[in-house]
Amino acid sequence: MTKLAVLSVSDKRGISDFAKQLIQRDFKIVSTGGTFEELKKNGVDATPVEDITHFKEMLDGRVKTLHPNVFGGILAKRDNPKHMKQLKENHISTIDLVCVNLYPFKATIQKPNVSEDDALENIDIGGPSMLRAAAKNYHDVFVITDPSDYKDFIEHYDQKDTGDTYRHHLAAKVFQTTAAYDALISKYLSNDPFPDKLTLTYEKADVMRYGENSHQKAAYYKEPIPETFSLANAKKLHGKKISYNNMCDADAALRIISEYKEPAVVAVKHRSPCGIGTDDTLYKAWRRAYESDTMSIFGGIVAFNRTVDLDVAKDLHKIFLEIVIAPKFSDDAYKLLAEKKNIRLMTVEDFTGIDPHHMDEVSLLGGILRQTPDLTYEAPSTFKIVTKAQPTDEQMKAMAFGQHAVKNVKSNAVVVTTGNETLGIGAGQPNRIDSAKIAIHKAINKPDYNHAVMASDAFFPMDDCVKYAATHDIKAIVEPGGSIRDKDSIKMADHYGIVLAFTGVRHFKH
Ligand SMILES: NC(=O)c1ncn([C@@H]2O[C@H](COP(=O)(O)O)[C@@H](O)[C@H]2O)c1NC=O
Repeated sequence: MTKLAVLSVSDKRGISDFAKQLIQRDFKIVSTGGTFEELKKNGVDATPVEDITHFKEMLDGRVKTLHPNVFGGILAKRDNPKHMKQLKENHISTIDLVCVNLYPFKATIQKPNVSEDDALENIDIGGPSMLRAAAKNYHDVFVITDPSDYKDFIEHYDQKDTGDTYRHHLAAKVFQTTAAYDALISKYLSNDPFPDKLTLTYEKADVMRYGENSHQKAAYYKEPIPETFSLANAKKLHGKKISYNNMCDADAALRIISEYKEPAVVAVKHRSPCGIGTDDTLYKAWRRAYESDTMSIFGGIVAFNRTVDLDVAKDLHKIFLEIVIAPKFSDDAYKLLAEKKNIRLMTVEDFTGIDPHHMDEVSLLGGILRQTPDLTYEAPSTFKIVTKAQPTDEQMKAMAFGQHAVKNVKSNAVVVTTGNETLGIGAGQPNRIDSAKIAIHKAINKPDYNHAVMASDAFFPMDDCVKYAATHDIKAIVEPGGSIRDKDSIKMADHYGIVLAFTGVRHFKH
């Protein structure tokens, strides 16, 4: 028995071949204007949709398939006598297959200087309606929206493997497609970061070998139009597949490195830095980041904000690193590092920094939290010196570097730094004094310790951190202030004659 297939596609690749295959399987083809022309050009026998609607396409194609003769034919339940009787009374034929892909809204809004009129014109109305109708009635209607499914459909059809499981799969794909399409439109039209209905959409970019641990499963999803400065736009030049944990650490490394204007290097483990260095050359910055913690960097992710040259590469070659990310690698540096099979080399060419419109999200049971990112750090000119002792220029520079570094360390975070390197990082302890002890313990035997200052991401709830630092030769401390016991910390600092500076801004990082 002849069946009816409606073909209406913007992406016309493969449509003529698919139509020919359908005709060989006793489908009669009905199609809209442009699709009809494409089929005719390729010698495919088709009927214009007007022959069904008895209505000419109008409003520049805004209305072509939106007609009861189309929607009745798609939506009627074949096992419902009332539905079938109504079709008969209205001379409507059943439609057995709908093949639609939508106006290219995404490609349109990616065009430079696209006008809103052009974007609105590329919002498909009839296409999603037909897709949704066919997917709703998937027991009776095949629905295909992805050109890569044409071949698969024919195979299923020929093998008579078109039962509910397959039809259900096609229908689910439709609602993913239309929901993602609408989510993109909604994002384009709204600039509210906290809308009443948050409709996020992502596209599967990679299936990870496993998740955070080998018994977990994971996949990586990208935004449909990813932020310029992001892992989504990174290129992997060399190395094996990237893991879930690599992605997390590489993202953390990118975020941190993006904040430095001068040549800078950051080494990351478990989303927290284990070394940050800056200097007037990348090699010197690298040495500072590396010397910060020569043990923890093992198996780490290292990000650079300048081209990695041969000098840096020679050092990197000597240690085991999971990933090196940079805007570029010089040819000789790349050649040397690519000798190592286990290292991944990635570039993010457009080092524009984090998009100010970026939003951070975390998954909770039953919801997500969304917030604006923490993109600020405080200029030293805004520090309030609250002790009798006043900082030297060198201490001011070190406190500026320290309070910048500490904001990117997992809370409770305390760091010991000079003006361009971390000497000790105390991360993620549930109490601040333990973080301070770790940071000082790691720093105390380093040659530059006598120039070091301590920085904390949040205020000291009591004077113990100041006392511990002062009795371990720290001469200046920077912290947000704001505790009801600030005066105890100030008194302790004055007692030991050291500097205490308040920034006024907390930088927790969970
Ligand atoms: N308005 C309608 O009735 C309508 N029906 C189908 N379309 C879309 O028109 C496109 C195909 O048009 P054509 O065959 O004329 O190139 C498809 O992307 C399809 O989703 C429509 N266009 C937009 O809404």
